[in-house]
Amino acid sequence: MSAKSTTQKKTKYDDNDPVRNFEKWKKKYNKTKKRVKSVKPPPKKRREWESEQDNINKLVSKYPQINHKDAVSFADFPLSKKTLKGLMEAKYRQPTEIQRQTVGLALQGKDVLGAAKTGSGKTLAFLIPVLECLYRNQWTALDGLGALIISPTRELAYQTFQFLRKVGKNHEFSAGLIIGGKDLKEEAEKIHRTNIIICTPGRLLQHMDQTSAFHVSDLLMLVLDEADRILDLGFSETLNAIVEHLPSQRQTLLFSATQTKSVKDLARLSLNEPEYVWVHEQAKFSTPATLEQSYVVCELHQKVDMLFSFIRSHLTKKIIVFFACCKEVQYLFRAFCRLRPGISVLALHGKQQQMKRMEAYNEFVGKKSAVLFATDIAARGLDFPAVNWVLQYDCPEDANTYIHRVGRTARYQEGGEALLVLLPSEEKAMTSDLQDRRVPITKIQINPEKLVTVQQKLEAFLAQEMEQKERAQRCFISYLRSVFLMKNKHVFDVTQIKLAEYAASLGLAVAPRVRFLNKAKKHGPEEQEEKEHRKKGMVEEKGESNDVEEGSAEEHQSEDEDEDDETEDPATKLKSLLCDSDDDDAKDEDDLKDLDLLTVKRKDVFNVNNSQDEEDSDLEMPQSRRVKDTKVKEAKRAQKRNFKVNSKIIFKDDGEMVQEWPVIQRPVVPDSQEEQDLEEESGINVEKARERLRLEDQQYDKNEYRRRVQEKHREKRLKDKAARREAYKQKEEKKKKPEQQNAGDDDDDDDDEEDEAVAYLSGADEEFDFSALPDPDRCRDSDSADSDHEARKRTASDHDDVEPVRRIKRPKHDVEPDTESSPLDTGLSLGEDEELVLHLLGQKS
Ligand SMILES: Nc1ncnc2c1ncn2[C@@H]1O[C@H](COP(=O)(O)OP(=O)(O)OP(=O)(O)O)[C@@H](O)[C@H]1O
Repeated sequence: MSAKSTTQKKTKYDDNDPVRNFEKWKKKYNKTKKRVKSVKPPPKKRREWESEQDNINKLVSKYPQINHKDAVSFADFPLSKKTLKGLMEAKYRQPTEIQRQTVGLALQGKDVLGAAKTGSGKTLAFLIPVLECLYRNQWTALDGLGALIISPTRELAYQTFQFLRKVGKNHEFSAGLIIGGKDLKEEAEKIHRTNIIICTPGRLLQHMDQTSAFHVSDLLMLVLDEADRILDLGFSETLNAIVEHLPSQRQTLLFSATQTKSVKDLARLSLNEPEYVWVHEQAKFSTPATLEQSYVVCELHQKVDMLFSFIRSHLTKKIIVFFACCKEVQYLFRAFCRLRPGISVLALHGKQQQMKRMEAYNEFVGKKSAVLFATDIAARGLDFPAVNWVLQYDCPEDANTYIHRVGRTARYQEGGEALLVLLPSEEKAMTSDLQDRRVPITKIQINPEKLVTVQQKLEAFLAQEMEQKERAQRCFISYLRSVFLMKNKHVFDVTQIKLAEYAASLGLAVAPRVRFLNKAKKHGPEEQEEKEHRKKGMVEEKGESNDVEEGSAEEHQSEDEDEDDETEDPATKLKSLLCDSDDDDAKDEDDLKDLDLLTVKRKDVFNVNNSQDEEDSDLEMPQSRRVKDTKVKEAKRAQKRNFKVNSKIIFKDDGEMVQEWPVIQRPVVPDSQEEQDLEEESGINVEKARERLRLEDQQYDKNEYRRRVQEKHREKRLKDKAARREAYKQKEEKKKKPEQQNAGDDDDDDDDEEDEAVAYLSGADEEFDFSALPDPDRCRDSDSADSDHEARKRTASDHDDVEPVRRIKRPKHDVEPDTESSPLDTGLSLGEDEELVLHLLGQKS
């Protein structure tokens, strides 16, 4: 057939003149060419990063025209689609006043100092600029740290982190929560790939000093949440050290409900022409309008009864009760749990383990009605939903602390109530301080008829439980100490406290001895205050940046306790260890030691040592010497007190008493009846007794030797076991490595699910699309050919170019696929197989 057609074609062309033929062909060719030319080529598809860059340019070009007065909704700000989407999904449509006034300024790259009442939305006011800043710079995992948010407490950092996950879930940045109480190594492995870090100061500094892969040189933005707290005395040294590491070319945002105006503080941050935004500066009151505030005057010994009665009459409410110190919370929490008030009682303080802290925090967030006993670690920033009451059981150290404490209720357009309990000696000065700070508070009376007495019950508990009694004693001492160390002596006067009555109200029959009170009584409050002023003068003269006025003694006290691992420098820590750790409850018995600890932590603000020189000379002593002295002194003291070595006696089932410690040598060679009889008749046979003792010793030595050998073997077995476990762990890690290379950042997701504290913004888990993050290893490969920074960002952000990272869910236990899927051939018949299976199942159950 093909032969036929060729012949036909040939004939067709052969029929014509070749020149004509060519002309014809040429005409046709030109026509086709023209037609092809007229068709426009399809426009070249723009790559994703290019259109992203266009969007960014468009947004940035709108920045100069931002006018916060026109901004009714978030969409009126030039924000990225990803941020807007996140806001809409979290149901944030209209900005609050502080957000309206600060977001625009922050977008324009200005340093901002923002202040607004509690619960007015300051968190979002800095989170939006953080997200936008990194977006604008097309930040990727490879760029490392871009924004740093510092919070004073772990709980607040955790809360901000959750907030960021919510509104930033459409962005591809990684975010890490770096707080104390977690494995440093684990954090160190991930920190260098983290774009946004939310942290507490101490932990951050630890990483800055110890994690070699952690670089902060590219940081674009620094945020201090609760800025006045972070800038005050408690954190001053840590913050100074942190700021030293940071690049000076960065944007800084500071937010708080009680913003610092101290120029000295701000100078430490090298702010660049900061914009001050005081939203409620002209407002009539400095607390939320929806908050009802009142106070009662109550004797110290009536406070426990008052608290119990208050809780009993608010069983369906959510209440936070603030105390002056951890030990008060520890004792009263347990006491109230045993009193069974009819509502869940929870505790949150700095002496709890991290897990317990998180547990209490989360439990209180989720409860509809509960009472949370807390120290001032819960005073700032925490956004517990629907809190009805804030009860300040102990007077706050100053009006600022008062404002933050009451701010845990009546948040964002909600209502709330606050009750302050004052001692008669505190009333005048405190209420006048509050008035000066524009806090509307009215006095109310306690109805004595409604007061339920719990003293007898507490006494009964203490009689039953030695441990609880010790807690009560520590609570007693700690409270007095906190009052003694308060800065504002117009409000706090420890000499006014009636010790016996107070002790009795805690259930204690006798008031524990509080030696430092003698000193306080000797000097009197005025003298103490004078000394404090002198000391302050000295500090200022020295040019130190510790602004005593901004720093708050009580806050320091509780926060020093709460954040002890986060605020102190190593030298102070060592010193405090030498002077006895506050952590060790048993050491509280000696209140002088505690006093030592506190004077060191607070630089002896009351000069209780009575001499500057003494303290200095002590500090100058070589550390080893100090250790020796302390131990020797300790030993001598113990000797003086005539301490005896503890003995441990156990009772066997048959009632026999056996002394386990110290070990006593027992007769191991039983006497024969004959010998015993003989001895009874004729007195001691010395020869025989000697022989018996020799045998006895021999046998004892033998037994002892055997015991030691057995112990050695046991130790060896345990060591081998540990080594095997270690080897297995390493093997497992090696196995995981190739998987990590494949899974890239997905691995973080898995960790995230297990470990919230080192969690990263992640996508595969319900909230954040982390899977969109480019695989850093792949990006690095593709980047190596392209050294240009711009191109590097392009590669990382252009997801079309990067193979999507797939989330690989590893099974919890490695299962051999073959053994699981292939049927086992038993060589039996089906019926016999069934019988065998049933038999095996029967055995298992
Ligand atoms: N634009 C908004 N629209 C609706 N709700 C908002 C908005 N901004 C913030 N909120 C809500 O207001 C509450 C308080 O916000 P936030 O914790 O940021 O207050 P704050 O000013 O930081 O308080 P504090 O001074 O106590 O730290 C939160 O529950 C938050 O979800």
